[in-house]
Amino acid sequence: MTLQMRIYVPPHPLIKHWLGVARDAQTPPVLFKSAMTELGRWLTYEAVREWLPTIETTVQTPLADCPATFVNPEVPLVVVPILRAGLALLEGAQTVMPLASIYHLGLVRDEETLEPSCYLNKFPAQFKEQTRVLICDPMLATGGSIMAAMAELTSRGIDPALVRIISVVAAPPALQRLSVTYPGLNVYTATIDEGLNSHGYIVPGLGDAGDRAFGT
Ligand SMILES: O=P(O)(O)OC[C@H]1O[C@H](OP(=O)(O)OP(=O)(O)O)[C@H](O)[C@@H]1O
Ligand SMILES: O=c1cc[nH]c(=O)[nH]1
Ligand SMILES: [Mg+2]
Repeated sequence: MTLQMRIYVPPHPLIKHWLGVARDAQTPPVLFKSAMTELGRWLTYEAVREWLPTIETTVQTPLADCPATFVNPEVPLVVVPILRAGLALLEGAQTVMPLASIYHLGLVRDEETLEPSCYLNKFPAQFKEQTRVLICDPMLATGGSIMAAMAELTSRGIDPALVRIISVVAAPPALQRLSVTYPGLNVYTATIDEGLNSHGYIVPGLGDAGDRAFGT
């Protein structure tokens, strides 16, 4: 059986709504940040389906014994925000997965070469077996940043099949690169846009997500 990367664009009215708010160039930074938080929340809600490990047990209701399903506290859950823009999605993701550990990764693209460089990596030398990772990065453009993040994770023992990526706007070059190297991966994005302009910005996109989220 050959694995193929799965890309989900959840047909959810709240995801469409907040994407529209984020795309609008008239949206001020404070509202843009709220839109990102909401997108982080709903994309995470969609992404954790059939991914969050559960255990079956019983509880006693006030009336009787009853079967119950809980999130398995034994399986490590990790969220990786790719700084800066990924921080804006993190707040929403944390409302869905409040107990997940957060491992920050700071990447920035060179404006000329579009190559990412890493200025902060809080990953452990090795992650525990079976660790599930949710990566938050709103923009997948050339794919340089997300490929760098995946390389850092897999070199520290993370199984790509246990990784889910949430993004807001994904472009074909990034999705192509991910799918070639990580066919077991699952990507959840609010939209797939047409392509990139000559400066590596996604078109129509939403501009520079980091600058808009932090008002810089
Ligand atoms: O697919 P790529 O071509 O690598 O582009 C995507 C990256 O660009 C943005 O980060 P940026 O470098 O602007 O840093 P910032 O989040 O601090 O603004 C964005 O948040 C992604 O991480
Ligand atoms: O369109 C883009 C591409 C990369 N990073 C952004 O923030 N926006
Ligand atoms: Mg930026």
